[in-house]
Amino acid sequence: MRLQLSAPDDRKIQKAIAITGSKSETNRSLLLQALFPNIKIENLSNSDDGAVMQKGLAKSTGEVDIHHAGTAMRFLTAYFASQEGKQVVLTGSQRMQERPIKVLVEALQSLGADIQYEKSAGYPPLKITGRKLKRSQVSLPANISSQYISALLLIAPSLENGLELELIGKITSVPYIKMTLALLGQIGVQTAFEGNMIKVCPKENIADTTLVVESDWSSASYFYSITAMCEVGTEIQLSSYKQSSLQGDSVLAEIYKDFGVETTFSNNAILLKKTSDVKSNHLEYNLSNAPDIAQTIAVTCLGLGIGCHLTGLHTLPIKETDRLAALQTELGKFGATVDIDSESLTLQPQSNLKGEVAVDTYNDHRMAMAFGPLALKADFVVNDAGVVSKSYPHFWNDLKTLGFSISKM
Ligand SMILES: O=C(O)C1=C[C@@H](OP(=O)(O)O)[C@@H](O)[C@H](O)C1
Ligand SMILES: C=C(OP(=O)(O)O)C(=O)O
Repeated sequence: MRLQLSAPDDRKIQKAIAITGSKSETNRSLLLQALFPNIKIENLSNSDDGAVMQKGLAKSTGEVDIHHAGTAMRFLTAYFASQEGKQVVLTGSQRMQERPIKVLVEALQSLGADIQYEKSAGYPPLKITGRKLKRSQVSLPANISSQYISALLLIAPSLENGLELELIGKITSVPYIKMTLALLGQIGVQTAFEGNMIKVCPKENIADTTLVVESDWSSASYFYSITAMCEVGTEIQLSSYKQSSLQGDSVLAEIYKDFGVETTFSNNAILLKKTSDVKSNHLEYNLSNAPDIAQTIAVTCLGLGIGCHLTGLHTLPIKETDRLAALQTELGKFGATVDIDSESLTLQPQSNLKGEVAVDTYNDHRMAMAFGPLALKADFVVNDAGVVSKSYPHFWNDLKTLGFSISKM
């Protein structure tokens, strides 16, 4: 699907949008529910990634295809490895078969798991024959993806002796690890995270518990970007959010103050208000705790004609696409000067955007969604715009609700 995007007639938007549950919280909660069926979940994500996780958990044999969903790939690897009597081939999209999983496979193997590579060593697809995992101590590198750590933590309470993890090297995407531990806490599992050690106690049964998933903060980022690019006086309300979030991307409320966007929390909603113009012509952020909002911030800066230096982006090359390379190419189509290295991106201030651009999306939902708000500054085309369904199937409809003109080509 190719979409032609144009700005709303009124750049002082006053609208409310309801966003569904966080895909990160959803996929964790679903796995915990598979281990402890007396868990109930509210406000599930309606994303493709949530759907493939649910489908995957329902299977015991045969092929399980999780498409592009990194969390489903990593969490289900740990799940199936620990389930005696289940045997699956866990696979995904072409890109998923290029996203590394060796660190997790080796950690699980050292706990006693039977996992074999079906094609290339270190990458999906994996043939997993579930077993009772008897060992309870493992060390693993923590600087590649926090999802490997969360995967182990999620199955940890179901292991005979729980789990003790030693994290080696600099720990990346830490809030996602804390989210996993917080959800374990909500179902009554005891955990401790001190320095580079994490301990999870075993738990056979839990009390009946309802996990209420907060809406997705990464999805909210696109509305922060829109608010930042709109006129002072713009107000966009998003539900359902809370001030004490488990999601690291809630740092948006702080970061977007620099762009003149104030956030107020009330009645399970946030109100984003454009209260002033952007305060600087160059901004710097280390996003190692919030890698999924890097694309959003880079595009906001382009739209506002300011420069930025974003660091802590070492995980971006192994996500849905190489996001650093993709950003350089696509920002460049609008005339921007962008330098990248293995962990950072620098954008020079750019006052006029080039016209007649078609943005490519590389099977990456966040490439499509991060560029969407830029229609406030220039008309352009988005190729393969349906990719948004990975995390936010209603994204383009919600932009229409805000008054954007969006037509199929
Ligand atoms: O655990 C999670 O839910 C996630 C962790 C992050 O991945 P990395 O730890 O690989 O950076 C993030 O980018 C991803 O979208 C979701
Ligand atoms: C990186 C992402 O997802 P995953 O790693 O779960 O595929 C994302 O949603 O930005």
